Amino acid sequence: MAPVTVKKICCIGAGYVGGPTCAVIALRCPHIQVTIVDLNQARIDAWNSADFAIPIYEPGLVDVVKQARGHNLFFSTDVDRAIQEADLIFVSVNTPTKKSGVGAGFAADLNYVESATRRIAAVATSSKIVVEKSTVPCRTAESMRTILEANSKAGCRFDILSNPEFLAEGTAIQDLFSPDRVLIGSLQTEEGKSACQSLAAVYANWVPKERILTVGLWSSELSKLAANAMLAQRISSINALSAICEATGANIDEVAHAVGRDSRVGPKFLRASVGFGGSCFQKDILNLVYLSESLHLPEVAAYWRQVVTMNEYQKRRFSKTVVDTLFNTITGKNIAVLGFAFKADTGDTRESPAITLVRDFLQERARVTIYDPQVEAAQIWLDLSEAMPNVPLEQIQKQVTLAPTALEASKNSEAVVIATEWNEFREIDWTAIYNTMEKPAFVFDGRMILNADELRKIGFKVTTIGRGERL
Ligand SMILES: NC(=O)C1=CN([C@@H]2O[C@H](COP(=O)(O)OP(=O)(O)OC[C@H]3O[C@@H](n4cnc5c(N)ncnc54)[C@H](O)[C@@H]3O)[C@@H](O)[C@H]2O)C=CC1
Ligand SMILES: O=C(O)[C@H]1O[C@H](OP(=O)(O)OP(=O)(O)OC[C@H]2O[C@@H](n3ccc(=O)[nH]c3=O)[C@H](O)[C@@H]2O)[C@H](O)[C@@H](O)[C@@H]1O
Repeated sequence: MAPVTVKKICCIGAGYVGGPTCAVIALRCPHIQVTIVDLNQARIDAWNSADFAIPIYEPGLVDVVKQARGHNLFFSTDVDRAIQEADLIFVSVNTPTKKSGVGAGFAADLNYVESATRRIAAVATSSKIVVEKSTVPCRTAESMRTILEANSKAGCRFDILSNPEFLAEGTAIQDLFSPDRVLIGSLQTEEGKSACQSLAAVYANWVPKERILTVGLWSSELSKLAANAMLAQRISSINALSAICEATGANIDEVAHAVGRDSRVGPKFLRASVGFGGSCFQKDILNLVYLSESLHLPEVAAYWRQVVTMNEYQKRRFSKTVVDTLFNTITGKNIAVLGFAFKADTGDTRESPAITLVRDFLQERARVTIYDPQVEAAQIWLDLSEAMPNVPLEQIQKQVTLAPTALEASKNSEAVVIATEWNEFREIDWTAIYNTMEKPAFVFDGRMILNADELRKIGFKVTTIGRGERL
């Protein structure tokens, strides 16, 4: 069976993955028409806005959209039409952790994947290659196939591929232009392999062939969960060591450097921090824990669960350090929190450690002022309301102020807490900040981005993660 040459692509889900991924495909494949669809009208309007006020802050993304939109890249809420026209459909919808029912708190909520799949089955009038782009538990592709085959019309065949996405927010465009690998999983049948070749040919327009890996469907699905679990595991490992450093006087930077120089370990992803955030690490590990339990592998489940437990411990430990250092009470004190996004160069706050820190400070009855260069006010209020469901928003707003700059946020504060590693926090005028603060002026560097010695020369009392030194 000869591979189909892909001419029209539909991407269901115009979020952090669907948007950048398919915008880059459109840019790199001018001969393919790409339509990104979503049920969320406001999101699609933003992608289509005349001034390119796109819904995601991601360095380089606006330039890609500017070059391709209106030529071979389109954004629409007309999901049915885009499905009907496409030869290949990416399903790139959200797969959050289930909040209720069986597996609540661990398993992935596949409701969005299922409804997108059912829509494809309901409206498709010709054969399609359906690509699972969302991160999903093993064997989801099989469920998708069952739904599609049970509902398809005569003459329509569906081939299902798994093509998980490995981009990281903040570097998404770079990651998509030059991926370490593109992974495509398919059934090992003649039809499956042929569909796999069709998708591989799309990526081959800009990705070197040796970086396009083709594997079985289940290996592909599990590899995505495994990659995130192993990345998060490195952070929990270095954070666990940071606690030992603080207790012994060792320096976590020196330890990470020494360990990372072993070429078998490697230097990347060994930055101790206040804890990892983001929409996927915790979700995907919990998913792996659930899978392990479902497979009656309790030791395996416990092993991976510990990565998340350690991350919770790290966040809690940091909040406690702030309270302990500020003379065991922060009640009524002003704390400036710099950064609210889960990492630099994104406006995304999903599972951001900053949310946990602010919640902890509010529970200690501190007053908190937050500054983040990208996160919108409405998002901060939403996140804090969700983190403190029993506290009315008006009450939260009595204790929390949002500031337009780091300097404004720091005014009259007792302590500045770095929660996100935004570059601008390295470059701001720390002497000016010191001059506006109450004395003694404390800095808590939850991202290890500041030069503690320089800050001490200004007069600050500095606490960083993973160093047992005195203030
Ligand atoms: N955010 C990230 O950096 C990465 C995310 N992933 C995975 O990619 C998937 C998508 O993640 P994000 O893009 O972050 O989610 P997102 O929440 O930003 O976007 C998902 C979009 O899908 C839309 N949607 C849901 N059901 C729909 C339907 N039936 N029809 C049309 N549109 C529908 C939603 O309205 C939403 O705009 C998840 O499975 C995630 O685990 C994978 C790699 C990186
Ligand atoms: O599946 C996903 O969603 C994606 O999850 C992560 O990407 P992302 O969450 O966007 O960002 P990361 O750079 O991995 O950072 C995650 C968190 O870990 C923290 N981190 C990262 C690295 C480090 O050394 N230390 C550390 O604390 C970051 O500050 C951030 O809070 C993975 O890196 C991507 O490969 C994957 O595609």
